[in-house]
Amino acid sequence: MEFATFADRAAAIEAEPADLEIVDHVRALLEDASDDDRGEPQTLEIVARFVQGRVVPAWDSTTLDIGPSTCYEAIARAAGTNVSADDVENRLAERGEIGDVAASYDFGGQQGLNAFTTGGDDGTGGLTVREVYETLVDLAAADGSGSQDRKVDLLFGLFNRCSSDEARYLARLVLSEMRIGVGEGTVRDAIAAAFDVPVDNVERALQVTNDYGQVARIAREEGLDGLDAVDLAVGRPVQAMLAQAGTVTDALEEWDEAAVEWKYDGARIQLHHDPDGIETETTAGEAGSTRVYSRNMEDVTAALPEVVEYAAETLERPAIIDGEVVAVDEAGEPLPFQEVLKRFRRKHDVAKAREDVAVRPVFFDCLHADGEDLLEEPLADRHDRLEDLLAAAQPDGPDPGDVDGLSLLWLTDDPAEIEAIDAEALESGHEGIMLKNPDSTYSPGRRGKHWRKRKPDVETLDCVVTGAEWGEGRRATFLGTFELSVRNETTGDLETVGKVATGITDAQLAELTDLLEPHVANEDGQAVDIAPAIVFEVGYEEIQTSPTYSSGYALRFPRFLGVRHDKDPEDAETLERLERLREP
Ligand SMILES: Nc1ncnc2c1ncn2[C@@H]1O[C@H](COP(=O)(O)OP(=O)(O)OP(=O)(O)O)[C@@H](O)[C@H]1O
Repeated sequence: MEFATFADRAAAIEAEPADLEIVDHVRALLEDASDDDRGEPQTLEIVARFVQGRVVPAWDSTTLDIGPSTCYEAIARAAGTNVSADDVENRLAERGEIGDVAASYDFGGQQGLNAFTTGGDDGTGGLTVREVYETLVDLAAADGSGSQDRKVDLLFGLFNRCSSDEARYLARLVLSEMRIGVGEGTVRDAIAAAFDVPVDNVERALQVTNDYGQVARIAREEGLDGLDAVDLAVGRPVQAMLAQAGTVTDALEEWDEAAVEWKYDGARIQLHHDPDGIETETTAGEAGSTRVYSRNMEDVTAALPEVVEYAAETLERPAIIDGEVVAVDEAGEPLPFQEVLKRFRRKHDVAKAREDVAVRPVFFDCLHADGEDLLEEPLADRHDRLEDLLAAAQPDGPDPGDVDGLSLLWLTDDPAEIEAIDAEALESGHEGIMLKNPDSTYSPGRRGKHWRKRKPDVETLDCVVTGAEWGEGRRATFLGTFELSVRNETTGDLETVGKVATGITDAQLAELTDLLEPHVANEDGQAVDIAPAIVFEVGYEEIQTSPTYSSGYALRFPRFLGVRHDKDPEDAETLERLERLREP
């Protein structure tokens, strides 16, 4: 297929406002590409990607590494001796869009010459889609000293043969700014229409491969059976399943029980490992036995040697596992998220960075184990498979709940137990909890309702502390489980609304005990009354009516956020506000 034909279609798509018509244009483009591809192999794959502004599949971390200035330089050179890269940049400032700028130059001088030698019948430079693709792949591979010059040369060679419309879409493709209104769903629907296969099956194959080109070819050549037979491949990343915000109440209402895990405060990773070595088609070089990908399928292996070492020591079978990499201090305790960012994606001085901040992986899901894809298996079973994989090589065999690198998972329908898990997560320095549907499948790239991160508190309340309990065991000398009250403005009384025990670290318990002990008014066994003096800021999930507390309301899942040293009991929340907040 001539690149001019592609550019014509791209222009028509860009001018089309209606989504359905756009799908139809893309369908026609794929059909044309499919015909042309007999003469020029790969045309279908290339066009399925180009139309979305992609040169390589989404799973491939290869980048063209062409900065805007390289592109301006190449355009300037093709535009003639009296045009400089600065002129191109100035024109961009006026017109605001690189495609428009590229289309505004006349590359005719050299084009005439090319038309003579390599050109097509229509007087253009005769560029084909495949030539553009191959040149861009060469350009991506240019490395080391002189590589920027080589990139400019190669790009100049392409612009030099472009008509105005071709230049418009070449410039946009090269700078990842295609923006003609073709989203992933458009290409999915167009593949289904062009090759007469169901959209859902195309969708599944796309989730598994992250390669529109490959899926278009399979749909054309093997139809539905071919699409359904597409498997995950170790070394080809998958989009990560994502979470929605949610509450414990919702989770327990919708599912019989919830799988509860700590929410580790790090960066998402997907680990691919094959002890016999990974085979991948990526142009980015040797894959070795282990690859690590970010949430966006970027290859971050080189930045995280601890994860590679973990895989080598732990995994005896091929696997794709999903987890989080967390920064840890010398004692192995988690450090804040900002610390992991110092390591993630780092390309230089990794060994030095590792000395400053160490990282440790924790895995919570398993997509593939030993030749078997597990996307369709229930979450609880996937977690069991993960445990088998990770425990196999650990010295003393599987010790439930204590496998190095395995997330802890509790199955429960008991809100109090979930509260306790949340408290422990926070106390251990983690972000909170994740609630997952134990029966759910793994949906790559989806922010579905089967994974919920506990919703951050929308509103907080400033409540007076009116009571507490002495702790037990190692906490016997600390006050804990604080009773919270609000003001009834009509009567002037304080009315209880709940008790908070969650969200408080041991260090904070000691501080709170020092702060509250002078105000203890009365002791009755473990329970103490506290004279109104101290105000806590608390988060909560919901306000319910309740006979348990004197206000007539109860806070669901209250959590301690801090002491409002700046507030007196007279400034605390009123019963009236509580009633207002309760209304939907
Ligand atoms: N046990 C766990 N299960 C799933 N995800 C976890 C877990 N622990 C930590 N995480 C992290 O929490 C994220 C889930 O939230 P979400 O899918 O909304 O991602 P996000 O947009 O990066 O949000 P956030 O900034 O809250 O991490 C995951 O992407 C992962 O990085």
